[in-house]
Amino acid sequence: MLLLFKLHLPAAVNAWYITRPDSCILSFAFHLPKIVLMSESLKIAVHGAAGRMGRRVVALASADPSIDVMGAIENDQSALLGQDAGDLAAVETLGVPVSSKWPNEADVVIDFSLPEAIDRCVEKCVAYKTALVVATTGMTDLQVERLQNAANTIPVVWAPSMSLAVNLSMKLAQQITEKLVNVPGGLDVEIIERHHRYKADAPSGTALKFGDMIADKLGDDTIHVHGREGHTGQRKRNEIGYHAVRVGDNPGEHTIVFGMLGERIELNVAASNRDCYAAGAIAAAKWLIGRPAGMYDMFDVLEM
Ligand SMILES: NC(=O)C1=CN([C@@H]2O[C@H](COP(=O)(O)OP(=O)(O)OC[C@H]3O[C@@H](n4cnc5c(N)ncnc54)[C@H](O)[C@@H]3O)[C@@H](O)[C@H]2O)C=CC1
Ligand SMILES: O=C(O)C1=N[C@H](C(=O)O)C[C@H](O)C1
Repeated sequence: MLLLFKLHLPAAVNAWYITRPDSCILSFAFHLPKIVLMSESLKIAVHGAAGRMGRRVVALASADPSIDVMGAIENDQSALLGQDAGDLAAVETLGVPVSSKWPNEADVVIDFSLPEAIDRCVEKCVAYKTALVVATTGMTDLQVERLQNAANTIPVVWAPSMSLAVNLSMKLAQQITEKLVNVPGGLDVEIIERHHRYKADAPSGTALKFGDMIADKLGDDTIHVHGREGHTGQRKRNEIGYHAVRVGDNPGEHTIVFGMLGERIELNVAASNRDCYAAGAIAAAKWLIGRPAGMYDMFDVLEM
């Protein structure tokens, strides 16, 4: 069987160590000065378990021998209550029924739900001192404030995209902006995002985060403009434009256009399927174990 232990040391020496003892699965997470010792696998509950993302998290997590998927939380009105989470995810039957009841013994909750569901999730995690990975987008400012308050009590990873490629692209977009902000003739930044027809929020949380990170390098007077219509007049020099395309089954694509006079750069990052997000959220859940309370993001998890 698998012995997993993680040393939470400075980034340069941080590493997972894996060995194979005879008897049981032990996961040690050392965090100086606190030491957390778990005598069984990581207990994960998925919030929004019957959704498009929830099912992929259940599928990938249940294939990981260091994880025990022990909770599959859904809306109390869901027609899928009582169904097995593994069956829904098209993997093996897990013996974990989809339920609206809170699994209070979880080590980490991974949330891919909807803004109307997030408040209860945050309250329950605080009440049971459960680490939380929040992937849901489209939250109100008040909900974000509540989440930030919760991070005073529990460790939270919050990111609009759990994808490695997207987070790396955000860093690249900041570097490009830094290099071009004072280019002769000026720089125009526009963000085009494409998602599946079922997506409920626009623009995507990822597009907004790209915009915020780029605005940090453009300057405080940056204006965020959502679409254009009618007699808009000439483009203002300090705008970032956002355009949300909703087509078919696109699992997520972002194009950042850096337009200058005479040439342009287009930074494009596209998912082929949802597993990049699910895998990132599972990595975040593992990373959170043994961390002190606080608000973290995928840059922390990915050490970028
Ligand atoms: N951060 C990231 O990497 C990513 C974030 N997302 C975000 O994750 C969210 C979910 O996306 P999808 O899975 O595509 O949506 P979805 O609509 O397929 O799934 C949402 C699920 O939440 C459930 N839900 C509703 N109310 C609930 C409640 N009170 N308690 C528990 N569950 C409840 C729904 O029944 C549904 O099954 C969206 O906000 C999306 O933007 C999606 C992909 C990647
Ligand atoms: O709803 C989706 O599908 C996605 N939503 C996230 C967002 O709003 O940024 C992340 C990803 O692009 C997929």
